[in-house]
Amino acid sequence: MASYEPLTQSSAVALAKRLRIFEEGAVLASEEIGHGKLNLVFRIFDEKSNRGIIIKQALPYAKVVGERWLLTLKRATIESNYLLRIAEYVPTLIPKIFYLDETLAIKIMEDFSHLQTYRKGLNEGKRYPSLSKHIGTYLAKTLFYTSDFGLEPLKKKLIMQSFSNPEQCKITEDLVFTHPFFDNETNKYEQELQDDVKKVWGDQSLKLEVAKLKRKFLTEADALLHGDFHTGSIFASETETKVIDPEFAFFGPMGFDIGQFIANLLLNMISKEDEQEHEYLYKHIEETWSVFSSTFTRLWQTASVEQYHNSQSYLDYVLKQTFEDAIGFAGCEIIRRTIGLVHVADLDEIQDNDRKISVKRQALTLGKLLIKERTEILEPRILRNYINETQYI
Ligand SMILES: Nc1ncnc2c1ncn2[C@@H]1O[C@H](COP(=O)(O)OP(=O)(O)O)[C@@H](O)[C@H]1O
Ligand SMILES: CSC[C@H]1O[C@H](OP(=O)(O)O)[C@H](O)[C@@H]1O
Repeated sequence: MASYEPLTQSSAVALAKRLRIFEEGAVLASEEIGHGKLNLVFRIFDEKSNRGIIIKQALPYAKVVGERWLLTLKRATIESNYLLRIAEYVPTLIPKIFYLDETLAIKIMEDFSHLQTYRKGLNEGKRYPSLSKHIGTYLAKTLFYTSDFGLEPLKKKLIMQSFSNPEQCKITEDLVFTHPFFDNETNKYEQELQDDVKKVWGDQSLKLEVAKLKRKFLTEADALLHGDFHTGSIFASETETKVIDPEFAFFGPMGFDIGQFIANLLLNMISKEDEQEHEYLYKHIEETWSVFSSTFTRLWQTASVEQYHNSQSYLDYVLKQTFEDAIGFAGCEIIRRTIGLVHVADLDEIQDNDRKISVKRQALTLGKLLIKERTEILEPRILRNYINETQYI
């Protein structure tokens, strides 16, 4: 058995040839397209037809920090297990997996390079008419079918064993729920934000609420989560939606994926000045939640294995709690993307520095409000008031 070593462009091509993925005699080319923080990603393609595959290999350290930050290679297997498991529920919304080598932490999967990440497209002002329907459906099906409502408890607990992902969870526990709320060396922010950041660190009532949300993340094994459900983990066009990169998958609180998605739409929204763009993004949030809750409700009524499924009040309680948690998690994600280790292009690439600082201040205020007032934000419509309230002139 080969021991781990990182692929190069030529060894990636050699692997594709050895596995006979392309036709005999095809002339293959390769490019490294990852530029990611944690993995190598190669596109290997037939020069004549331009048909390709993606080879993704986990690196044993975080490129974004350097070789001193070690990462588990097991995440390649977790990513593959997640995609294989949810292929039962949302086959058209994820890449097909063709091959996994656990020792080399390599996966080979379907190539989506005809699409663009949703984050990039939104930043370029593109529109995605099918996206909220696809994402609402994705979230409802993956969360329902892997929860105790969709799976017999014995089966669920067996499945949970293959999704123990403590090392990746620790990254989220630190980078989303802890470091941004303390004076930690991983935090990154502009000098102009120093006073605002100190206010975050000194806000004890905020920190109490973040601690409660972190506890949910640490302890609630509701359903199988993607675990890193931001707009850079979604490829899209006007008609297609594909979710990638579930290397943080684990059984966690149902509101977490929903919250990360909402947070990244809100980050995009506040980066834009045009009211129509805001309106468009509100609609996305509203429709995603509406598709999520109606699909979840339909599954609850038709496919539940839980004895209590006849109780409408119980369903109402589950949906209400999920939305409340999602809003709290969204607040944490917004704050960490503003002052934590890993930022988003939506804010960092605002050209005018004064505007960038002002938008980042708005992000911090918005994040704090979402966390502290999540019990009051009962539906997406109410989010509008909060955006207006936090707008800086
Ligand atoms: N299936 C795919 N098809 C096309 N490009 C992909 C695919 N998977 C990954 N990529 C490219 O590689 C980048 C990084 O991949 P990703 O899975 O997000 O890893 P990381 O966690 O290292 O960022 C993506 O943003 C995308 O540009
Ligand atoms: C050490 S980087 C951690 C950071 O990376 C992941 O982002 P991406 O999906 O862009 O690879 C994730 O959000 C983690 O918090």
